Amino acid sequence: MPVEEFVAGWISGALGLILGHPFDTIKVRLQSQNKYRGILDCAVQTYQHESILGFFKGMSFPIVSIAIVNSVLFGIYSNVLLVLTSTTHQERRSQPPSYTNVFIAGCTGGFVQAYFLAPFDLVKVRLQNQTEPRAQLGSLQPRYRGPLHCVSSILRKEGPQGLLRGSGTLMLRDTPTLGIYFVTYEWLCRQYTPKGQNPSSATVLVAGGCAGIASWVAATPLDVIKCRMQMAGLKGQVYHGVLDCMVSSARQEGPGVFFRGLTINSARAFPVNAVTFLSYEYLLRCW
Ligand SMILES: CN(C)C(=N)NCCC[C@H](N)C(=O)O
Repeated sequence: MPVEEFVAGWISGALGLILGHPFDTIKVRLQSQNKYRGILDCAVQTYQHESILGFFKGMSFPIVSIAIVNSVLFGIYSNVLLVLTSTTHQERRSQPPSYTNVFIAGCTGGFVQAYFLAPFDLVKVRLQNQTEPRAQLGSLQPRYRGPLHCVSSILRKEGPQGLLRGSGTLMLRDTPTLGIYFVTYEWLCRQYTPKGQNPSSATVLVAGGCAGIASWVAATPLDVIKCRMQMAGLKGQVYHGVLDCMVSSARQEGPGVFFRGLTINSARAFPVNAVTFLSYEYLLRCW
């Protein structure tokens, strides 16, 4: 089993993550709290109350987890393609796999990564939703003092299964949308690259960015539900399952609720995934 894809997936994911985290914080807050009038209002309030550090809340854990999550995604994707088509990453330029195989490999990668991602994503979302400024003497203390405190208090109050809250929705979100992600990337690369050649850096940047946007547009409705399931019982409402969350969110806030965070998700997705794919391709070519 080639390991280069796992390592390249990790490094490229970390670069994308740092670039996209401030956008991600705004998105999570817009999706799970009703106190903001829009992206700008959320950004301004975050900056005024929490300084620039507010945008980077909950980032330390994802930096660690991206090593696991992105390397699982890219590693599984590439190795499933190897099984399906008997070609390595380099050989796939001259013998491109069918889009059906790309889709199956992407869905498999998305399905497996969801289970690795679930606990890290839960901690990230809980920390990002804390809007209290950094602890000062006499000020309101946030519920969680940091990622490890968040894990230990979830374990204490909700038991080990508490760490998997929202994982079913995460799996439903990531399985098809990562198929869409890799198919879009492959399709755009092939449109702008002569047969048998490697795509240029500009092509990889644009194809990666567009793949990110396409996958996040498809993922946003379940992303909203996932965030709410992860926050259920804390600030938000309690739900009796995914369906109840969908129905009561739509009843109370209208169908537009499923597109909350779509603009910021797309704005974040382009640079994050352009950088992720560029560094991934570059690292694999170097090795
Ligand atoms: C749920 N969806 C749509 C995805 N995971 N899409 C793939 C993008 C992965 C990248 N690390 C990012 O966060 O944009």
